Amino acid sequence: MTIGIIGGTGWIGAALGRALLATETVEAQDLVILNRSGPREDYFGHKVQWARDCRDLVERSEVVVLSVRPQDWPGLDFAGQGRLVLSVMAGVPIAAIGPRTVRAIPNAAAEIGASYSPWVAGPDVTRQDRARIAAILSAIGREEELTEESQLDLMTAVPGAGPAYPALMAVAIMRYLTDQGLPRSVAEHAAEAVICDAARLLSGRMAEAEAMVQSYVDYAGTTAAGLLEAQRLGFDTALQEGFAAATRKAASLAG
Ligand SMILES: NC(=O)C1=CN([C@@H]2O[C@H](COP(=O)(O)OP(=O)(O)OC[C@H]3O[C@@H](n4cnc5c(N)ncnc54)[C@H](O)[C@@H]3O)[C@@H](O)[C@H]2O)C=CC1
Ligand SMILES: O=C(O)[C@@H]1CCC=N1
Repeated sequence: MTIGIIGGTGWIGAALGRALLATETVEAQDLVILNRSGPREDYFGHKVQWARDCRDLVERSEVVVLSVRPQDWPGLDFAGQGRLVLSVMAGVPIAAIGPRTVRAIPNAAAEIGASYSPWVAGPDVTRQDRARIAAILSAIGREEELTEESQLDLMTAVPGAGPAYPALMAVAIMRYLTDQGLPRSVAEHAAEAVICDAARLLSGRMAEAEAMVQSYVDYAGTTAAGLLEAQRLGFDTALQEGFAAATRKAASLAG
């Protein structure tokens, strides 16, 4: 299978290109890259094809990945020519791209093969196309087909943000601890313990998240005092409003 990535040196496009090569989902000679800055001799240790423009890339590719920013889409001289298209663009609807399009929303954990990439297929996407898309997205983590394109704005707002909200919480943890006089290095260790290590207790057990919070509240110790005060001051409300603002922004990208 030949795969072309438009935006193949960007954040997501490069993570995907590198993962496709590392997992041997595609051979280097079957990977075609297009970006704005031009060809590079080395693409993650491989010699790949470089396209001159969109038309050249589409002609050389069985599957075309669209990984430019939504604001660059209107200016892109793109015609799918009946190819299977995988778009990771936030907000750009299938109808604007073509009927044999799959829209997926990965996240930055694609860099470490840990993305969650929900996707929705357009009307002309076949069973074989679906299998190809699943294989491509599996290179960067877990994939899941959804039924409604409207669900993708929610996926863009929440899992699409990847590590952003955990990073925000890490910043809050570190600011609190350093404000109390702890060295920055200790604050970093403490934030990592909470955000990266302790959170692994939830891995594969998300159905138990509410029970986990409740168990701390019922314990009635120090954590309960903190959780209840944070909730009283609007911790949950602030996140709900943040997610809603991100969802509105995703919906507005369609223009
Ligand atoms: N960064 C993220 O965490 C996520 C991004 N997305 C979506 O992925 C898409 C790509 O985003 P990023 O990788 O973050 O952006 P980026 O800015 O890092 O990469 C965009 C790439 O597009 C290329 N490009 C732009 N205009 C071009 C043109 N006319 N011809 C050829 N190449 C062109 C640039 O050279 C660059 O390589 C966006 O549509 C975004 O909504 C989706 C989920 C998560
Ligand atoms: O923040 C963004 O706009 C990108 C696109 C979807 C998630 N992250």
